[in-house]
This record gives sequence, structure tokens and C-alpha cells, in this order.
Amino acid sequence: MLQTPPTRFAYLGPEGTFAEAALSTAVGPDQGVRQPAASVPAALAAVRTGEADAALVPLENSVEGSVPATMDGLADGDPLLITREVFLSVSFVLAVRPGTPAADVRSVVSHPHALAQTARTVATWLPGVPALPASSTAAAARAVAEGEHDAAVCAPIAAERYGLVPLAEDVADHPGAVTRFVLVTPPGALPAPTGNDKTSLVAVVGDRTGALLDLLSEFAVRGISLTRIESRPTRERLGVYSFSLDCEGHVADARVGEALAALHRVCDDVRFLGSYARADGRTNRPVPDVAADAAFTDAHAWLTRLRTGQV
Ligand SMILES: O=C(O)C(=O)Cc1ccccc1
Repeated sequence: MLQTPPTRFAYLGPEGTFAEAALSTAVGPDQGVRQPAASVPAALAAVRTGEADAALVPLENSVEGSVPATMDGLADGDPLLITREVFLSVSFVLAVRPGTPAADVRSVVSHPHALAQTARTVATWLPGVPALPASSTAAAARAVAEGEHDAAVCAPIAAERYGLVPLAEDVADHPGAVTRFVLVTPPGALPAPTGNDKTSLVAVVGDRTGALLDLLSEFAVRGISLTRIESRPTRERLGVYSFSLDCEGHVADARVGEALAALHRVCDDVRFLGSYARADGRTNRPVPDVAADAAFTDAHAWLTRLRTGQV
């Protein structure tokens, strides 16, 4: 009997990242094969080349905002599909090799988002010590274990994994920070609508007055709320931007499908990034009767009658 091979999950590695913890939350601790990737672009590339079936990457944080490598990695290159979102509370330790006093620390290293969320607290422990970027919090812990740097801001589990000890625990300038991760796959079947879904896309608007308002109007007139919108440079030339946004609803919902079709007409480019179950613990706003699927079905049936002489 043929056995289905286990799903291969790439994640922002090495072992001990918050992305790995988010993957365990998303698919269960023992599901599939885990493939740590050296960076977000490497994790996405593994899916695009077929080396992995899915990738778990950080998308945005409640303190620092979006993760540019993920936003740009999804907006450019071969299309990928977000099939899940996962929210994780992040709590950091300031970790050193055993026996290192604070006075001997010459450098502190971590993922830029972790450094940004802890800068003030770290400075109280290590005044004047330069903070350096690493590809992930666990890569930072590993670099400290290998003697490349002296202190890392990382997850407690990463400190343990790389044999470090905490100089300080619960290190946070803004307690309660939450990071949103996404599971991305190659294009294929969409997750079925759950009734509480989100849709993500990237739209490039034309260089003309009112172009962004036109984009927003297509959502507003169909009773669709946005949950995130931000601009990113297209990297073509200064002044040309794309808008990365999430809205409530599933592309299978008539109002969302019609809004996307309208964007296809009014925007220079639209990239659909997926429809998936909303997981931030909130419920989509009630859909007005005039924007419900039944209202669209009824309106289309009416139009068909007009066009076929059944007035
Ligand atoms: O580096 C990690 O562990 C990540 O998963 C990225 C990250 C960094 C800082 C906060 C949350 C996620």
C-alpha cells in the first residue's frame, strides 16, 4: 500500500525560533517534517522550488509592524498562497554563555524585531552595548553559544537549546506583544470558507489622483471592512507604491469576489495572497443585507432576466 509522504514544513530557523513555536501551534508539535531555513526568503524559496510543501514565516508584530522580508517575499516572485494565520505572544530573555557577567558583554544580537521590542530594557542591563541584527532570535542565540557575540535576545527555549543562561527574563519594552505568522503553500485549492475568514492581497494603484480612494471604495461600497493596509515601495522607482491589505471575508463570498474583480479593473496590478480562517480571536463585522451572497445572487438573476427579455 502506498503511503502519503509527510508534509515538509520550512520555517524561519534555526531550531528555537518563534516561527518554530508558531508552526507547532498551527499544525501540532509532531506533524510532518520540519525544515529550518536560514532566512524568510530561503523559507519562501523552499516552497517555490518544491523542496518544502509549506513555509511558516512571521508577517507582522503588534509593536514593530510588518516584517519587510515577508511582505516583499509574498508580493514578488512566483505566486504563493497564505492558507493559515497564527498569532503568538512573544516573550524574550536576554541570554549569555554561563558565567558571563553583564560587565563582560560587548555585543547583543537578535532579529531586528526583537531588538526593537526590547531596546530600552536591554539598555538598562547593558548600557552602551551595541545591538546587532541576526536573521532570527535563535540564530542570535546560536551565535552567542559559538562565541561570535556575547548576549542574545531570544525565546527562553532558544536559550536552553543553545546552552545559554538568562541574564534577564521577561524582557519587553511593551509587555503583551503579539506576532502574526502565516503558513504559505504553492498556489492550489483554497481553504474552505469558515464564515469568519480574511483575504489578503497586494494591489499596485495607478499614478493618478484618487487611485487609492478608488481602491478603498470597492471595499466600502460592498460592506467589506479592512483589517490592515500599508504601503510598500514597488522598488521600481521612488513614488510608485503597492498596497498590502487584509480584508474581512473569503474570496468565495460574493461581495469579496466582486470587490477583487473590480480591483482587477481599477488597479494596475492585483496579487491575490489567499483567503483563510481568521485566527486573531475576533469576529468579522456583520455583513449588511445588501452585501450578502443572497443579495448578489438575486441581483445577477434580475440582470439575466433583463438581458434575456424577461422584463
Ligand atoms: O526570530 C524569530 O524567532 C522569529 O520567529 C521572528 C520573530 C522575531 C521577533 C519577534 C517575533 C518573531
